[in-house]
Amino acid sequence: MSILELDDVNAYYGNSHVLFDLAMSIEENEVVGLLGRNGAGKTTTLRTITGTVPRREGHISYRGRDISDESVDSISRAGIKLVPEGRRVFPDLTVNENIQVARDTCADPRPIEEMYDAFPVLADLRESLGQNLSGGEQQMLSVARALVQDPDVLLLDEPTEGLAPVIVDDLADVLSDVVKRDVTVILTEQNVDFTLSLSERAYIIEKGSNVWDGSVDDLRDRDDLLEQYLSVGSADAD
Ligand SMILES: Nc1ncnc2c1ncn2[C@@H]1O[C@H](COP(=O)(O)OP(=O)(O)OP(=O)(O)O)[C@@H](O)[C@H]1O
Repeated sequence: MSILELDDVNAYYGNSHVLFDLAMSIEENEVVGLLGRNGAGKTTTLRTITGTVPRREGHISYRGRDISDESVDSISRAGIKLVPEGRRVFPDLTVNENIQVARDTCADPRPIEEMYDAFPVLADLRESLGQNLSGGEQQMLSVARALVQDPDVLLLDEPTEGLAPVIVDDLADVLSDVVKRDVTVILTEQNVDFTLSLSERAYIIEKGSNVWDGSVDDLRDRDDLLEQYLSVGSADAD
């Protein structure tokens, strides 16, 4: 059974129809990339899964339970955690305090030292204030804050946004260890290389609809898709 299933989901902002019959099926411990251009509906898909944007038609089920009408809190408590775009950390709290605050909101958190094992950079910075971290370090802290809550499903929204290429490589290295853990990951990105390096499978979304899904190995060879929907050629995606 899939861990997460979206069945012909339609979502709207007010009267503006944004997701059209979106269907996805995610297996436990898979790492799945959601690719698409600006405004394609990637963030809205994640927000719909977490209940922040209510779906109007269709169903979302998690471990076979229909969560379509559940509250944001209930979906979060069930184990689906979103790391939103924009690296939200508390600027006036230290790294350690940032992780501790996230732990405190959760009934059965992971040990804080596990986060420092996963993100050695953060271990060295544990007494530094959030506001003094680089963009890449803040992104690692955002992911650590979600992971310490021991999610079943981790939703990462554009983790590379605004990061310099060399930092993106560092983040990919660290996340490649993180995604090997006992966690299902859905990653939205415009950075195709980053997504292909971390994911096993991908969905391409265009104007709120699925236009393709398949293995990342297949996608690497699909110049036509990369050009049509993602504006890159396979030479860029190796
Ligand atoms: N709060 C909102 N109110 C109204 N429309 C919105 C809102 N947020 C997003 N939209 C619109 O919904 C559509 C999908 O946006 P979404 O942010 O999901 O795309 P995206 O694929 O994540 O894009 P990006 O890569 O630029 O973040 C876009 O047309 C966008 O303008």
